[in-house]
Amino acid sequence: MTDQIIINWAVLGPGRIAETFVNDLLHSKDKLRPEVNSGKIKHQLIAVASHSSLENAERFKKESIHEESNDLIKCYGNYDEVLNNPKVDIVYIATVNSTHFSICYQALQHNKNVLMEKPFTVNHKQAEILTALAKKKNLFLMEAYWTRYNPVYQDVYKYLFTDNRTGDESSIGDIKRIVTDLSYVFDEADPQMNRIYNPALGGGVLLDIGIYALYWVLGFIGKPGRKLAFPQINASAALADTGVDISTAAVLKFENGKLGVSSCSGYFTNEARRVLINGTKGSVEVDDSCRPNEYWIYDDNHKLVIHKAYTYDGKGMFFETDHVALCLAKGLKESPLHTMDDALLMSNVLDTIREQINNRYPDNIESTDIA
Ligand SMILES: NC(=O)C1=CN([C@@H]2O[C@H](COP(=O)(O)OP(=O)(O)OC[C@H]3O[C@@H](n4cnc5c(N)ncnc54)[C@H](OP(=O)(O)O)[C@@H]3O)[C@@H](O)[C@H]2O)C=CC1
Ligand SMILES: O=C1OC[C@@H](O)[C@H](O)[C@H]1O
Repeated sequence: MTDQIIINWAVLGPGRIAETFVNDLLHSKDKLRPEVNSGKIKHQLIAVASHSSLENAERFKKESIHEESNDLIKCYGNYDEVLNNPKVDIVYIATVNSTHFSICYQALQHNKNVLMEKPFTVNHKQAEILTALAKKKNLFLMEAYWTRYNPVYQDVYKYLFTDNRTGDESSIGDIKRIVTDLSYVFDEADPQMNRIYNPALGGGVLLDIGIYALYWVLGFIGKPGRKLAFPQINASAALADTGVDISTAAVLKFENGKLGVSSCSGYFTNEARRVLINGTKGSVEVDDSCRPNEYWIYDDNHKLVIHKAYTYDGKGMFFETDHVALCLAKGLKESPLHTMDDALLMSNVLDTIREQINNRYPDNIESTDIA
């Protein structure tokens, strides 16, 4: 096949999300992956690197990846060797939050395209440095906000902004309010929750899950062609004993009376995940702000206009990986759906909220120094 797009991936940080990502990348045969199923896109994982030990990378390869895709994968006990491997087209950085800035910086310095797990960085200054570096080096850089490529998000976005509508004249009228939440139970006694509770790893629910809830607000208020001023923000949080936020709420007040009401918590179960978009001529409900499956669109009399539910094979991270492949094939340096400016706006909002709720990380985590 002449026009086949082959993408050689490397994974840095063989932890839990890397396992999900790789399995979606390589194994999902979902019908919603037409380019992969037709052979137009071929994803190959060629490197897995652990900063702790070679054994860690090898264990990941053995235990987390189906055997039939193992042949190409080389394991490394450090990140540098992967960054020096010219065969790698893009690195997926799936390490703990506190390391995002320095590892991404190194990857860009080594002229690698990067898909950076969320949160992009722990603060806005770091985000500015990375986006400037990617632009200077003409490299692709994208925050892995995977919900953006999910068909529910895409459908709702297309429906609201069809025919070049802007945020003030969507198909449900002027979007005046968006209410979002994302919550899970994060048990402090569970060792796997260390990265959530540990300030030295960039912990707290805001940067872990609050992001998903907030992205609906930032994505739908004033979009497309964002022309709204930075919102006035009022936030409040309950902090864990370690000092990181464990239950957080923020109200974002934009111009023209538009409100975003967004919360996240480590105390609750699955019910607390919905998205509600209120316009002057209708509304939208989505079942889950992180991994949505289903949405409902209502008219101004709350009469149901559209209801659609999707099921898909895997976690749904492949929507993002296939989008990245298409961007790379087109020579794009950022995703048109989730731009570097979008990541910058989010980091600015997160800084503002963190300052108000008093979740400050150790200086070395907040630093922009490169070791
Ligand atoms: N998109 C999504 O749905 C999700 C995204 N995430 C994001 O992915 C990232 C990783 O989360 P998760 O996979 O749950 O975390 P894990 O703790 O499972 O794994 C993180 C990996 O980071 C690496 N690492 C690098 N430096 C350090 C360090 N100094 N201390 C500890 N670990 C380090 C480790 O690999 P090694 O040492 O072997 O290199 C480790 O395996 C986070 O930023 C999180 O926000 C998480 C869950 C879901
Ligand atoms: O990104 C994420 O989404 C799902 C959550 O379980 C996880 O903690 C978070 O990092």
